[in-house]
Amino acid sequence: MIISDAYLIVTSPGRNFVTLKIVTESGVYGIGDATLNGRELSVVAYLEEHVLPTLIGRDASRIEDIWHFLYRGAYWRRGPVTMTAIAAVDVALWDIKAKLAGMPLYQLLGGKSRDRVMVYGHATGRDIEACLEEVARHVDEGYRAVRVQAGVPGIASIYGVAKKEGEPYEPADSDLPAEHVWSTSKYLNHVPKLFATVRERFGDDLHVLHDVHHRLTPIEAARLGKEVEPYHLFWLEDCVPAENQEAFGLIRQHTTTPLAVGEVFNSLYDAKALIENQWIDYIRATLTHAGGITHVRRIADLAGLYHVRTGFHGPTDLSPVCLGAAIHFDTWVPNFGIQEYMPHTSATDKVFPHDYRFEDGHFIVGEKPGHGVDIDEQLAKQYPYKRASLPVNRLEDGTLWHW
Ligand SMILES: O=C(O)[C@H](O)[C@@H](O)[C@H](O)[C@H](O)CO
Ligand SMILES: [Mg+2]
Repeated sequence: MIISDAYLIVTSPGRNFVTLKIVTESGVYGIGDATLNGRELSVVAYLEEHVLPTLIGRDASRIEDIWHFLYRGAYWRRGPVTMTAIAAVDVALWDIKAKLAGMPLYQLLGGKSRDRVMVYGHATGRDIEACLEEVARHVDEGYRAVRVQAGVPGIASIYGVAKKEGEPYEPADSDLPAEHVWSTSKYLNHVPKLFATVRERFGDDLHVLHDVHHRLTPIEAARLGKEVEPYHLFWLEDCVPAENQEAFGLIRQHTTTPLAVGEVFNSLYDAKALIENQWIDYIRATLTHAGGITHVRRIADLAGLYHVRTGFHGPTDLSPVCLGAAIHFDTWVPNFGIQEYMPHTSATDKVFPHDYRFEDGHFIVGEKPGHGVDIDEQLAKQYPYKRASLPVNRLEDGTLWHW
């Protein structure tokens, strides 16, 4: 099955997406997501200049060999741009293989481990009351698990809370990075109150999650983990930046609140110590940023040995191609935990027709051969690329901090 063409489609139906299409001589094609939010065109350049020309004439069925050709062959291993580029090729090739086999992708991975995939949605509000209304809306819509992020008194703009009430949250919201002001003490004083109110109002059965978004130091994260212990979080996410994996060892000693990390990881080596030392409970590396199905499967297998479960990143800045492939992976992977779900806009859903569906707080995988997501190239042309940047945080004294 020889690759005859490979090209990128950049489209922005409300936000930017980069999609790779690989076409074989017989006309069967596969697609992969290559979106790296806020750095989209660097992956475009990497693929167009260094990867796509090397694919033409290769046998599309040799997924493993192509993966190593791109990984070892680059000499400069790992990194988000390289691993996103490799992931796009990998997912497109798995799509082709499954289409040729006439099977939905989950069958090639090993078949169903479950009938449906539990997701968590995002409840956000400018204050606790507004946020609780959103939690209630999610519960009414059937969600079993909800991530809860509320505005903090004294912090004007904060990760996870939409600028305007009722609007979906979109972080990459300005041409050049917006600068926000962050206060750790105000945040730490507020979050336990938020979860106390959530449990009081919604009882014990709802799974609740929280994303710290890398903004604490290890000892601050330990304090937060301890203080929210009575509210039994499903997980506390990205409580510190994870370049120093040992930091999680310190946090772990202090709290039984389950810890999730990994949305910015691009390799097994970013998570090796975290997993082997059982410092975390959920690994969030995605197919799109961590080398595709071929590599994330290895991460999940290692994680399984240490009781670590998957909880894939799934914001709107990953395209439906990533989400569709992730739902196949989630349906198969034995050590599945949960899948993040932020609904895409209807314009995005139209550009990317798909066969997965949301029902009763879960995703149901589609049965079409491949990963079940396509792209309408004509429609995609109507939405030209527009630069959009993620914000940065500064402490109240002006020091640049983690956003
Ligand atoms: O848990 C999440 O979904 C994430 O933290 C995202 O909201 C990121 O901020 C975003 O993917 C950055 O591009
Ligand atoms: Mg996150």
